[in-house]
Amino acid sequence: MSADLKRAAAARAVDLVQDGMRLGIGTGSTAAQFVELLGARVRSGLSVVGVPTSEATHRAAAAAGIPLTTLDETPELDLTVDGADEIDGSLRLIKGGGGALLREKIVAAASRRMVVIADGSKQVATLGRFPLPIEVVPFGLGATRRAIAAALTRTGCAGELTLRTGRDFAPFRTDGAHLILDAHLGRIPDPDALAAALAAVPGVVEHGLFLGLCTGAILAAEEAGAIRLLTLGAV
Ligand SMILES: O=C(CO)[C@H](O)[C@H](O)COP(=O)(O)O
Repeated sequence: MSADLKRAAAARAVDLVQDGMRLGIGTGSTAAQFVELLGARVRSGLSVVGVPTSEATHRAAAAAGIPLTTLDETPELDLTVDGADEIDGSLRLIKGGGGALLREKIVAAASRRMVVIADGSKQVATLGRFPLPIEVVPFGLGATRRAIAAALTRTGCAGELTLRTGRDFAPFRTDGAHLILDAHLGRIPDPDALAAALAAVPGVVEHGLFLGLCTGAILAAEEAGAIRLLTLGAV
């Protein structure tokens, strides 16, 4: 059912795409459904260009026949469609479960609209149940980690910081060859304060709090055996 929910949200997002649009294309299993459905529309004659938010999405979008560009060639986008790990009632997000947060944030910030597609389980009252990804440069990891821990404490957060590893148990590397520390916080009482504190730590490249970027969301939930789509913000 989860895959059906993701596909339903993705299908509704494809309806938002108009001829000639410049798109940001997200990363993750829900965004992958969007890529598949968008590819089918392109093959039927829809004209768009897309900026992928990861190498994985680049490969999938190219395979689906979606014309691709870069933010160097196309620095302003009309619409980004991406998944999320958490979304609250104010359209604040945690992203980066797939490790693509840096490119995802750059692309979202270059877009006039960012619409999140997700299954309803991603909606939360308070951000923080999902571990917050913090992308860091490998140099100085120990010192950066201490500074992040201090920033967490100062902003009322508590929890473990773990270095993300891949399937081979080696440290996970992002598309930019950085590392990810996942902050297991449970709840984030003041996301704005935390975002500012993390951004001020040398060695932090980016963090997974997306604040003021998401303009709308399409959430798919199961209700009495049927799929119901809930929209938040402007969709
Ligand atoms: O932020 C992301 C990748 O960095 C994804 O959008 C997020 O992890 C959601 O993924 P999924 O749709 O597979 O649940």
